[in-house]
Amino acid sequence: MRTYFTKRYNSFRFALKGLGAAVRSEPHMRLHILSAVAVVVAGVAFEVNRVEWCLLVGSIGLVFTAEVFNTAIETLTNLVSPEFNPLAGKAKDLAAGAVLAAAIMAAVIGTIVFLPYLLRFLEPYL
Ligand SMILES: Nc1ncnc2c1ncn2[C@@H]1O[C@H](COP(=O)(O)OP(=O)(O)OP(=O)(O)O)[C@@H](O)[C@H]1O
Repeated sequence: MRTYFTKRYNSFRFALKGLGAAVRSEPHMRLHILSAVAVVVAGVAFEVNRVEWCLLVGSIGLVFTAEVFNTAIETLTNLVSPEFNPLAGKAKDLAAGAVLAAAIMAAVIGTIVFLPYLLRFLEPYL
C-alpha cells in the first residue's frame, strides 16, 4: 500500500518537473502564462460569470497542454533525429500547429467573452 502511494507521489513529482522544464526552456510557455494572467485579471475586473470563467479557464488549459505536448515532441524529435529529416520537420510542424490551433480558439473565445464587457465599459466614451 505504502509503495503504491510512494509511486503515485513520485509520478506527480515527475509531472511537476515536466511542467517546470517546459516553463524554463520554452519562451512561448512564459508568453502563455503572461496571457493567462492578463485573462484572469480581465475576468476579475469585468466580473465575468461562472460559465464564462469555465470557458476562459478551459481555453488557458488547452493552450498550456498543447504547449507542453509540443515541447515533448520537439525534445523527442531532437533526440531521435538531430540531423535534418523531412519527417522530423513534419512532426515538429504538426506539434506547433496544434499549439497555434489552440491559441486561435482561445483568442476567439476570449473575444466572444470580453467584447460585450469592453463595449459596455467604453460606451460612455464613444
Ligand atoms: N531535424 C529536423 N529536420 C527537418 N526539419 C527540422 C528539424 N528540426 C527542425 N526543423 C524545422 O525547423 C522548424 C523549427 O524547429 P525548432 O526545433 O527550432 O523548433 P522551434 O519552433 O524553433 O522551437 P523552439 O523555439 O520552441 O525551440 C521546425 O518546425 C521544422 O520545420
